[in-house]
This record gives sequence, structure tokens and C-alpha cells, in this order.
Amino acid sequence: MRHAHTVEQVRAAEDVLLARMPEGALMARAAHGLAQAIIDLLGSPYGGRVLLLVGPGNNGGDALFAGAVLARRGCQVEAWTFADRVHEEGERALRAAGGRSSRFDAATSRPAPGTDLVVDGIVGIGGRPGLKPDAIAARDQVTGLPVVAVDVPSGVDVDSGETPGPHVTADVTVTFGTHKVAHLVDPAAAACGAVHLVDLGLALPPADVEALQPVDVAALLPRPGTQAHKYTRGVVGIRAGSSDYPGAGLLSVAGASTGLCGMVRYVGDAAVATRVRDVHPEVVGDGRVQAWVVGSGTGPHAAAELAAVLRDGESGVPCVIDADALAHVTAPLTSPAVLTPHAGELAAMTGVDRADIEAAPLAHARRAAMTYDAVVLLKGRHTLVAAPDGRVRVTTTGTPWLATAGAGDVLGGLIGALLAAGLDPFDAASVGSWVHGAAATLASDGGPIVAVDVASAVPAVVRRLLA
Ligand SMILES: NC(=O)C1=CN([C@@H]2O[C@H](COP(=O)(O)OP(=O)(O)OC[C@H]3O[C@@H](n4cnc5c(N)ncnc54)[C@H](O)[C@@H]3O)[C@@H](O)[C@H]2O)[C@@H](O)CC1
Ligand SMILES: [K+]
Repeated sequence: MRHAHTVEQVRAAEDVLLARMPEGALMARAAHGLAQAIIDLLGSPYGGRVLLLVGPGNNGGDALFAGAVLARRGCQVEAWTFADRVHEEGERALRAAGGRSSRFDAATSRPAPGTDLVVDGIVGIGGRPGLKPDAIAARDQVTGLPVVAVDVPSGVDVDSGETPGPHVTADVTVTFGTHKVAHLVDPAAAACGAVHLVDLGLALPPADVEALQPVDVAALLPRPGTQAHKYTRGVVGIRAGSSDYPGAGLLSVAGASTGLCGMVRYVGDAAVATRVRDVHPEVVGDGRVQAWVVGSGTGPHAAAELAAVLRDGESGVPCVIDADALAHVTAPLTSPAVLTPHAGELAAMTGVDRADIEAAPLAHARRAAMTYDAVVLLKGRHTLVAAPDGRVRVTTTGTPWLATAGAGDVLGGLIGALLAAGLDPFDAASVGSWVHGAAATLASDGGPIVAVDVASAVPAVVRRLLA
């Protein structure tokens, strides 16, 4: 599991270690990890040219000490400082190693020709969101050069992943001790580039925000026992599609029919049912289920379909509520459910502007999960799965090619199959979303895909996970 801790949690864990270690040892560990990551990018430090952006705190200190390591190994290191006082020992170490530092001046400071990369040490976990005018001017001076952010790209809101003001956009972020929320949650996560973690040996509490890794998904995936039969593996019912939107029914069934549960029922328009069975002859009609998927392409029937599903919910049958059915959900739900809105659908449900949801997806997903007392899966580049108790999982698999019609229908079906197989709503939604993203990446192989390709790739993803 990848855990993302809050600044408060990180500070508390660092304090314990700081009390036990010689002064400066923790920062030295961080700076060496940072220097090593920069050397990996440069190929060789000798003859390289690196520009440090150094703010007033320990984040700037990390940059200065890493700069000293690089300078000792033959790199030309220059620092621009953004405060009257920067980390004194760090600045002394840089100068002693042959590096230079000077106060940034918007009128005259320019990166030296041949600069290989820029290190952003303006602010870290002690920073307020946004950048001051001189930092904005410096950021704009180095446009086009690769940027390595120290801990976080300066200017992002570390604990929420929001970017309410100007910020640095990095190609690589080297962070310390643990991931922070901004490394996983958009829009800040999109400004981090590739994130590299340097271990500091911190002892950390459980994290509210996490990202499943392949080993976690493999452990959670249902797999048939030796005595399994189709009913013990779970039955999922699909109420999606209509004569106007038959494809929604077909794709929801495709997502459910990837072999992760024992049986799929399609309940809907007779003509759509015939087409579903032409493609998926194993699909049967109405009957008892262990989970429902409802909503996509149901148009004017959405409210009635949702009501039928929620009636079963009274006896504990969980459901996935998607697309057209989302508009008919009233809070709080009284049966186990996964809601799968994109930002526009969540905006329509809650009366909040879509742009506000996109600017603060973590806060809005969490609030919706509490309001509806249900798991809310908010779709996006990094899909968020929020539980009513505040826990959040971030999906980091996927490819931009997944932004294609019908992909959401496949996702709903897939999550429904996992619910039917016995996963709880939080696990079903987060595992389903992870597998969906991984299947898209596998099917895409760097090229275009359509929704049905994603469903087709699910068994191969599962096979690799269980191998
Ligand atoms: N605590 C520790 O021992 C360790 C800290 N480390 C580094 O220390 C960082 C945290 O250091 P600090 O607590 O000194 O905080 P920062 O270096 O993140 O910044 C705090 C300083 O920046 C100023 N500031 C805040 N927001 C600003 C903004 N938007 N623009 C300009 N200035 C702003 C504050 O007034 C304060 O002087 C971490 O991110 C990490 O890089 C690492 O060396 C690991 C060990
Ligand atoms: K930084």
C-alpha cells in the first residue's frame, strides 16, 4: 500500500526521530537521497550544471546540502535565494564545496547557459499554498528546464492536493519519509511528475489516504475455492441500457462478465437482452442476486430501476449506482452502495459548481460519502474512492486513452461483480477502479482503445496479479 500522510503526522514522526538522532542527521539523510536522485537523472554529476531555488526553511536546506554533495562531485551548482536568511549551514556547505549562491533578482537573474536542471527548494511541507512574486518570476525564468521538486512542488496545498494559487510544476518530485496527500490527489499530484520516495525510517500511524499497489489488489481479489460453484462465487444483476441506449447495457454486462463472479443477470429491455445474450450467451435473466448495478442508459426508467434495486437493498443487497440513476439518489442511503459520479454528475447531485469539485476533489468526494452514507467513487485522472468514515483510496493506474465513451459502464459492471463476489463497497470500488485502469493500460499499449477493449483485458490483468 502507498500511504499518504498529513503534514501533522509527518512532523510528529520526525520529532521522535529528531530527538534520537544527532543534529542535522535527518536532513543529511534527506539531502543525500535528493542528491542521488538528481545524479540518476543527470547520468553523471561531473560536468553537470544545476540551479537551486532556495527558500527560507528546511526545504531550501535540503536543496543546499544536496547541492553541496553535487558540487563536491564535480557539478557546477548555483543557488538563487528567495529570503534574507536561508539555511545558514546549508549555504556554508554549498559554498565550501565550490557552489555559488545569490539573492534572486527578477531583473538580472537568468539561468546559466547549459543548465541541466532546476531544483525547487522554495517551500516544502511548511509552505502556504501559492508563490510570492519573486518565486513566480524565477519559475517563469526557468520554463522549459527539467524541474526536480524537493518534497513537494512549491505552492501546492500539501494536505488537500489543491492548487489555489501559482505553483511549481515538476518533472520529478523527491519526497522524504512517506508520501503526502499532494503526491496522490489531483490537481497537485499532476504537478509532481514522477514521485521518488527517500526512506527516513519514520514510524508513522495509519494514513487516511492511500493507493493500492499490485500486491494489495492481488490480496483483495476474489478467487474461487476448490468447492466453489457459480452461486457461491456470487451473482450480479445489471439494470442498465434501454432501446435508446442499448450499448450501455452491453458494456455494463461486459464489465461484469470478466469472470470475477459466478453469474451475471441482465434485467431490462427485451430487445437489449437479446443483443446482450448474442454477445454474452452465459448471461441469464431476472432472479436472486448478491449485488446490483443500476443506472447507465436507463433514461426515463432510471428512477424505477433504482427503486427496484434499493428495495433489495433493504435486505442488505449492495449496489453500484451510476449515470442516470445518480440524479434520483436521496441522502442518506440506508443500504450498502457505491456511487460512481464524474465531477459533472456530482455537481448536479450536490448543487456545487463542477469547477469547484475539480479544484477540490478530495474534499468533495469525502463530503459526498458522508452525506450519502455510501462509498463515492469520483472519476478523474486519479479517481478517488471515499468511504463515509473518511478513508480514501486513490487510483493511480490508467491511461489518458481511457477517456472514452462507455468506459464508465465497464467500470460499474466490474465493481458490481466484485460486490457480488463478497468484497465490501470500499474494497470493491477501489479494486475495481485499479483493475479497470490497469486493463486500460494493458489494452492500450500506448495506443487508442474503446471501452470493450478494457473489459476484454481484465482477465489478463487478473492473471498477472495472481501469477
Ligand atoms: N523536519 C526535519 O527534520 C526534516 C525536514 N525536511 C525538509 O524540511 C521541509 C520543511 O521545512 P520547514 O518546516 O522549514 O518549512 P519549509 O521549508 O517548507 O518552509 C517554511 C518557511 O517558508 C515560509 N513560507 C511559507 N509559505 C511560503 C510561501 N508560499 N512562499 C514563500 N515562503 C513561504 C515560512 O514563513 C517559513 O519560513 C520539508 O518539506 C523537507 O523538505 C527534510 O530535511 C527531512 C527532515
Ligand atoms: K519544494
